[in-house]
Amino acid sequence: MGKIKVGFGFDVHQLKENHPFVLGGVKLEHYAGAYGHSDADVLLHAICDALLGAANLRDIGFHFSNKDDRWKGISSLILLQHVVALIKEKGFVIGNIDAMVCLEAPKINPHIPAMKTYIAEAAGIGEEDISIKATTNEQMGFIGREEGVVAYAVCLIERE
Ligand SMILES: Nc1ccn([C@@H]2O[C@H](COP(=O)(O)O)[C@@H](O)[C@H]2O)c(=O)n1
Ligand SMILES: C[C@@]1(CO)OP(=O)(O)OP(=O)(O)OC[C@H]1O
Repeated sequence: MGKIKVGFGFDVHQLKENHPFVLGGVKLEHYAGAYGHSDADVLLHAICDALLGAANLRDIGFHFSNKDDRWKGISSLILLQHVVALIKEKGFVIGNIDAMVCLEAPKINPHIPAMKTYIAEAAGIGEEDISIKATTNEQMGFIGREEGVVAYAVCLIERE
């Protein structure tokens, strides 16, 4: 069993008109937002799954069922805090996180510093260990039609 573990996470949520859009803990001003059982923060969900995967702790739906009212509308920053506590219990600390958001609009570049601040606080790591990137889908497919938003994340964790 190695000291350093890699994890990968993916998430997707529908975009619905006149719905709040929370991404990386930041409330985006947009005509539509991500729809889900929690606040549907697709970026934080991908990060949670990457961390859980690295620690071999199943996935976000296993720990936070979408049938459980405790998680209804919850801020995914709180879910991330829970996940970090779980991997700490298993003796791991986070090395770094690298994430990619696939979203046609709006541009998220101006919001990335605030997202890093929120994630760093929730995960208890430095902002220099968090990378967030974005791309459109060049107007193709469900992302291009602004029907949905996707995020991918990878992370490294290591034994304390
Ligand atoms: N929702 C998004 C999508 C993209 N960006 C930034 O724009 C750059 C160009 O995107 P393309 O998909 O046209 O290559 C991209 O590299 C990001 O820096 C963004 O901020 N928000
Ligand atoms: C976070 C949870 C729980 O509120 O709900 P959603 O916001 O729907 O998110 P998803 O990424 O589909 O899966 C995990 C869920 O169980």
